[in-house]
Amino acid sequence: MDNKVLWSAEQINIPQDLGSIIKDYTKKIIREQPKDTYKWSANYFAGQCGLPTPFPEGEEEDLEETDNFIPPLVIVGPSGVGKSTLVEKLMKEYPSYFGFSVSHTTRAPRENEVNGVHYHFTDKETILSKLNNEEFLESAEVHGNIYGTSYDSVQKVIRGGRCCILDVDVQGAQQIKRSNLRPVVTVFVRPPSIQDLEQRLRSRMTESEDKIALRVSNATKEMSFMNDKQLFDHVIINDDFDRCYSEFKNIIETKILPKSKSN
Ligand SMILES: Nc1ncnc2c1ncn2[C@@H]1O[C@H](COP(=O)(O)OP(=O)(O)OP(=O)(O)O)[C@@H](O)[C@H]1O
Repeated sequence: MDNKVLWSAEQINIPQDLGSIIKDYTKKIIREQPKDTYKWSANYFAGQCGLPTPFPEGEEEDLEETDNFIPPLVIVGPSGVGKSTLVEKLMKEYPSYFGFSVSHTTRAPRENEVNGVHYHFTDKETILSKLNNEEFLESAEVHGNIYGTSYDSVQKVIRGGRCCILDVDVQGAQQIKRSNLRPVVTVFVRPPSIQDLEQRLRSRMTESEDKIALRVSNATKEMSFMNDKQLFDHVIINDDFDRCYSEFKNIIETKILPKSKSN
């Protein structure tokens, strides 16, 4: 532990009204949602005991607080709704503004997949130890394999001066929202109706009827979260593609690009 903290801990006299301090601490930590809970708490309790702040603000360079921080874009929506089509068009229009993080996975590489490019191919033990060390922003188990996005891989994209696009499911978005990475911009893309989505999946001709049925049933579950205002900053309807793209682009230009390369 940091010497400064040990030094502070030795000098704390337990105040009389501990209950009200704990109440105040709980209220403030929920309201402020500090990025580093440990440092924030140490500062809070030192302040309560009249001790010097062990971690004064602005002492360290913090990626999220520098001018270089470009909010990642978290895009969510049922399979077949048109997320990839929207992102592809955006990346064509702004070729050097966006990037994807490289995920970790325990699944075996397929032919032509390159380690560190398509995925970081990792064994189960390593990935579990990284999960335990809270190195992942989000993770999921799919068909017996673990997949995860590390903070490090997202920060590499941010440090490269790009907006990191995270195409994830509802659970992934929930984990990202609970993580220390912020701000992020979350967009839910919804179909005009479940029937439209089914039609779109069928005309994409990439899925069997069984898979289409599964995707449609998952879509209903995913859409039950779309009005959660804590989770999604924006909900857009992919009805007419050009109209939807222009709404999507407007969100990106106003919420993401002004903080990065457009100014
Ligand atoms: N507004 C639209 N109207 C009609 N078809 C559309 C529209 N937007 C996208 N599509 C088509 O719908 C199909 C699914 O789109 P896309 O592959 O981008 O979905 P996705 O959300 O990325 O799916 P997945 O999550 O499975 O990768 C594609 O064939 C695409 O051309």
